[in-house]
Amino acid sequence: MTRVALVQLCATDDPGRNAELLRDAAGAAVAGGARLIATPEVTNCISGSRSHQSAVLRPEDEDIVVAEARALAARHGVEILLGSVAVTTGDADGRFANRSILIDDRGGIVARYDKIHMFDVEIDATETYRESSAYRPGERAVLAPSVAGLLGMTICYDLRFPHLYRALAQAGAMVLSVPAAFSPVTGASHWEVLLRARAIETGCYVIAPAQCGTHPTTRGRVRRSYGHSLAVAPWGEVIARMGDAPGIAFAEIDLEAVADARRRVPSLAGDRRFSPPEGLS
Ligand SMILES: O=C(O)CNC(=O)[C@H](CS)NC(=O)CCC(=O)C(=O)O
Repeated sequence: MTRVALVQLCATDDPGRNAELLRDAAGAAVAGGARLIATPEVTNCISGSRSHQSAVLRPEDEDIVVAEARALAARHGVEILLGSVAVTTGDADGRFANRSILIDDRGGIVARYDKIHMFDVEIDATETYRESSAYRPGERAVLAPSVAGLLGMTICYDLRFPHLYRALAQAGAMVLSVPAAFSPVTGASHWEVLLRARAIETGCYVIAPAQCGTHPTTRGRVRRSYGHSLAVAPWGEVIARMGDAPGIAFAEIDLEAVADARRRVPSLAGDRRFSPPEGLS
């Protein structure tokens, strides 16, 4: 059994302030017995302003939240999954990477995953997002060894692309991470259902730490996030759930439950080939 802490944050657009929020949360998570601490998408900076991001974001090796997380992991002897950090890439078009980073209990970086699916959607008249204008999408799925089991790393909007999760699980993932800054509108309708579906389809644990609330920002449009961090067991039951406020939730991960769920329903190994759908022409 491994205890995981899900950190729910209301991050700001100031990386220095967010590093303090991370330090406080990590202290509470360690006091609660966590061996792996998982944080939300854009733990280092959440902003509605590309120019603000350009002013404060740094390359990964100069990011203050990455440095803080590595120091905390080494100090406390725990693994930290930074759900994501927004970092500069040096690309000519100035786009950032939305990067999930797994840090081991000595502060070393074990794995990096750049978000593949960009959130380019118009939810309604007041809420539109064009993530691909600020971020360069990744192209590789990533599995990483964690103290809780082999981890399939994903981010937020990836959640809507089930073949990614199936590929990760078929490659050996036992735990899937879905750090998020979900929209309140889509969150209310889709968040829990999609997370539970991914757990059931793959027979994996799903851990989904989220951003919440109205984010304090100095410029650009206001950002709000759905919150409701969730952890789901391989059979589909919710084992940790948060509300609208920042805080921590704990989940126990028992890899026996992965084997058990897959024994009872072996659908992960039941793929069959089929020809493409035949349409009317
Ligand atoms: O903006 C940044 O700096 C970091 N990126 C995000 O917060 C992204 C894009 S705006 N949010 C999502 O993917 C939410 C997905 C979602 O809400 C859904 O699938 O319904």
